[in-house]
Amino acid sequence: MAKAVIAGNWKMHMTCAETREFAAAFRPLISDLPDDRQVLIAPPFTAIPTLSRHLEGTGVAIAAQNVHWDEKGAYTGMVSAAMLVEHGVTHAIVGHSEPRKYFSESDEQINLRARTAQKHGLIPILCVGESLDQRETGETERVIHRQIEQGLEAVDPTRLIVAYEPIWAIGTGKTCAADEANRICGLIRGWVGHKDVTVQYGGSVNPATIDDLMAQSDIDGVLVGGASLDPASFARIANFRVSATV
Ligand SMILES: O=C(CO)COP(=O)(O)O
Repeated sequence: MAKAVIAGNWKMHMTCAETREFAAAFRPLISDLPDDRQVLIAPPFTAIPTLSRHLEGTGVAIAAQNVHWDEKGAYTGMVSAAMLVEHGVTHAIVGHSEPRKYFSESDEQINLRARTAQKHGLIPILCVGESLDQRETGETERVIHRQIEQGLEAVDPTRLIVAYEPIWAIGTGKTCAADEANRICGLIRGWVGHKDVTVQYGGSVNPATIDDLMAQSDIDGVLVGGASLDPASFARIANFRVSATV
């Protein structure tokens, strides 16, 4: 059985000083994690060295929030895969709905990012998900299918995580109902075409919803925004309880 993957995406939060405080509080709370799960945190680029130093020995892996598709060059403000690997980063989020929206990232660019990440040994975490409008007009499945098909062209499905993040659930406090999240994660698994691919759910995951989400058959982990900024909340999520009936 592959490990569950519990990932935190800090977005544009956390200075280095705040990162040190987080790590000091978080460390003791995850000292007894069962070994059926992997914890990842994606801090801002500037906090990567601080976080990896202060969580050394805990088993928590470090992810990047994005990665450029080219090896190097005149791309002001961007960070390459080799630069991330040099800092011990093992995973890279690609295709999050925020850069899709604010920086007009296309499926083609996202695909190139995922391919470059894999070329450098990073595991891409491809985010997919529909807007409220798309859900209400019955386009959810078509939109996600397209994001998967275009985003994963020539990507190795054995070194990949896909995160289902419905846009309407991100930062809104409206976690998608666990059975519906499970249904979409199951569809994603089929579209990826590799039954062992890790499929996460993301969108307002919190300590109150985590156990129910992780009890679902097709949800292999979560991608957590807001609740990953608080050491106690994120530790409770990482320490999710597996229900006895599952
Ligand atoms: O976008 C997300 C993680 O990538 C989810 O964010 P929230 O958990 O704050 O809804």
